[in-house]
Amino acid sequence: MGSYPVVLVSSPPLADEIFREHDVSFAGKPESPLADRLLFGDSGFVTAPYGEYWRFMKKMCVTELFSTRQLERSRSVRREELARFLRRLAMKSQATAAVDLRDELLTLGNNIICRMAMSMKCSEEDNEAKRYRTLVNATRDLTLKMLLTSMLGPFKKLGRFMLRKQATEVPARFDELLEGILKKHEERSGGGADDETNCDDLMDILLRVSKDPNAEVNVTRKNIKAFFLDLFLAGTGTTTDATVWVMAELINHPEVFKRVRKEIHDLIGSSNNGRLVEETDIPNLPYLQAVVKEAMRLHPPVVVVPRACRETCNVGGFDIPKGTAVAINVYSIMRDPAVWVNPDDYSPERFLKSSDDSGRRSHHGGFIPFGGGRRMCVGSAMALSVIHCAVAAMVHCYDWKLENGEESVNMETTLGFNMALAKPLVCLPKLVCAESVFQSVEVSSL
Ligand code: HEM
Repeated sequence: MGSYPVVLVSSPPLADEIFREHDVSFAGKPESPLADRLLFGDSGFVTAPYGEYWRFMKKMCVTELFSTRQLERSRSVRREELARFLRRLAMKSQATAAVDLRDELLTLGNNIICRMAMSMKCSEEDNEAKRYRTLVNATRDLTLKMLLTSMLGPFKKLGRFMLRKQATEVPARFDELLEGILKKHEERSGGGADDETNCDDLMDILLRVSKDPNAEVNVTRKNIKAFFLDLFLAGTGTTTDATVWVMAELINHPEVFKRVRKEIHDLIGSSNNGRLVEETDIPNLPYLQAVVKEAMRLHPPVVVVPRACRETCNVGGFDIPKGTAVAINVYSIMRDPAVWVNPDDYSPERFLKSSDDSGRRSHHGGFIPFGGGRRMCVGSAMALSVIHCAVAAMVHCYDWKLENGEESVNMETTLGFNMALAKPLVCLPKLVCAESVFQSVEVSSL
């Protein structure tokens, strides 16, 4: 890749071997090819080397944000945000106005993460959600450009020079935003961030750790900002893109759409006398789950998982020297004909246990949209809750037509870190359920 040697792993059994047998050896992250690591230098979590700092932050994520107990506690936040999202769609439906689905879903995802991790709401009035959205998009755009620039060999200095304005402005804007949130948290806890009683979110906890000279790990203010930025960058775009892909496939396959709606009606009642789908309903909606899995298999938001080999080891008969960068090719693995029958076909049925023609030759490996091993995505459970509930609610409450009058969605993809639709999915939602389904959900004022 550019001037960096990388071993590309496209075979399901070899990826499986890396994630299971050599998990610790491959728990490293490659040196970033971006010369001056974007934004907060090398203080981040996603790119942190496997070691004490990464283990501590992982523990924080697992216990304070994404544990089953914490996810149950924050369920009402996600339900409220989903109802708010459905209300915004209802207004569009009333006005026969078009919706850019990605924008609306990004607002939903940003609001959920802001509220869960920082007890902060993005106000619709002052366009805070839009500010986040713009910044997250600008950061992703800049990161991609810098990565491409780093591959230009002798011209990379020129490329960097051309990006210098953007590379100064975007980090400064994010820094300002996160510094403001940190200050609010400090004011709330009396300036010292050391009042246990006020400790109600992850940002409070990390601020306390950063001020504790006896803390098990040294966490700096820069680390905290980098960590929250990582959560945004790793969590919002991916979840949004995955949901957009599920909806694009459903619009292109009306018979599948109808079957998902029927499954929902059978479980929670028809559109007129039903209620809003709950996270606890998901285990009882197997076809919906299959539909989400199939869209994630065909269109994984993260197409390549970057890892680094921490010690020389042998994988599938190949010696991989210590320090080698490894790219696990999620896209190819999830379309490998050795694992999947007609791998390029859309067939949610392949994920149904009862299916005669399972559409899947092997149940070992081959489905890795969240990576694997100890560096597997920490937000996968939450992402799946949000995707399932958002899709179920959109199918239950609305009919969907494309704004341009076309019958099917153009499935061309973008080149970037995340696999996304090249053209925005702009739709006309038509309300088909009683508004009480989502209006009855109590929504706190912003
Ligand atoms: C559909 C949605 C998502 C997809 C497809 C996805 C995918 C991934 C993948 C492939 C990785 C790399 C795993 C590996 O190296 O094996 C990853 C890592 C990560 N993801 Fe996600 N992710 C999603 C949602 C989220 C959410 C909602 C969050 C948090 C709010 C999140 C936070 C992270 C973090 C912090 C890491 C780094 C973990 C580490 O290095 O230990 N992701 N994700």
